[in-house]
Amino acid sequence: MMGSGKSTVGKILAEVLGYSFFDSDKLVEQAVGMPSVAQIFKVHSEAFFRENESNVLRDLSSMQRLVVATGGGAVIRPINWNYMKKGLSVWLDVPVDALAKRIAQVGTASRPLLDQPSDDPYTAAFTKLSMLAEQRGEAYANADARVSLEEIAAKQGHGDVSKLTPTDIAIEALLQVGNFVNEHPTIHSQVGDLQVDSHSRRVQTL
Ligand SMILES: Nc1ncnc2c1ncn2[C@@H]1O[C@H](COP(=O)(O)OP(=O)(O)OP(=O)(O)O)[C@@H](O)[C@H]1O
Ligand SMILES: O=C(O)C1=C[C@@H](O)[C@@H](O)[C@H](O)C1
Ligand SMILES: [Mg+2]
Repeated sequence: MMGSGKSTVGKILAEVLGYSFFDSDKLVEQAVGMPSVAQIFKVHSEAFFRENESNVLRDLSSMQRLVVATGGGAVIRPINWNYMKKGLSVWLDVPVDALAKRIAQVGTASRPLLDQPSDDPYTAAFTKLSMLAEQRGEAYANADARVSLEEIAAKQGHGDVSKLTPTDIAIEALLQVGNFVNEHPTIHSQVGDLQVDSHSRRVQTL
């Protein structure tokens, strides 16, 4: 979902794995030749953006050794799952309340689906994100691995997801991907260089 930490956590994972990092929103901007997703929505349409997003995900899906931060809405098109399933997909499951707090802090100008004039950015973001979460239903749950911030906070013995650092979240992502790989032997042979323990230690040294 928007603001869940895909770019922040994705860059950490790419660094420790020695992979390249790509942000699919940025690749769509480059492909269309416009400086922002917001402008693509405004000048063209959301449908035009979604078509280009699928093309970018298709192109990325034939590459290896990369971490991709997808757009938050990539989950809604079934064709995108064909592409995302060429690799391992990770759902950063962040409570809507925490997303709205983060987004209210940085503003909504770069997120066209949330960008409405409002005196109370937190409540506006919370309302719209709740609607999107409802509409998207179980779409995020198609991901191979789920990283639940509530579960990490509970494991750490507090219930406060706002205390979790990107490092905590990246380590949990490595753990959950490792679990998925171990449960799927055919995938195991394709991702031979995933060493959860040593990669997690390296996250802590960044
Ligand atoms: N663990 C965290 N705790 C608090 N703030 C965070 C955390 N991770 C990321 N952030 C902040 O939340 C905002 C969104 O993070 P980020 O840009 O990584 O998310 P994203 O999923 O890539 O969002 P986008 O929808 O813009 O692509 C940023 O301002 C970032 O600094
Ligand atoms: O959740 C969404 O639908 C979106 C998320 C962003 O990453 C962008 O892809 C765009 O703003 C739409
Ligand atoms: Mg991002």
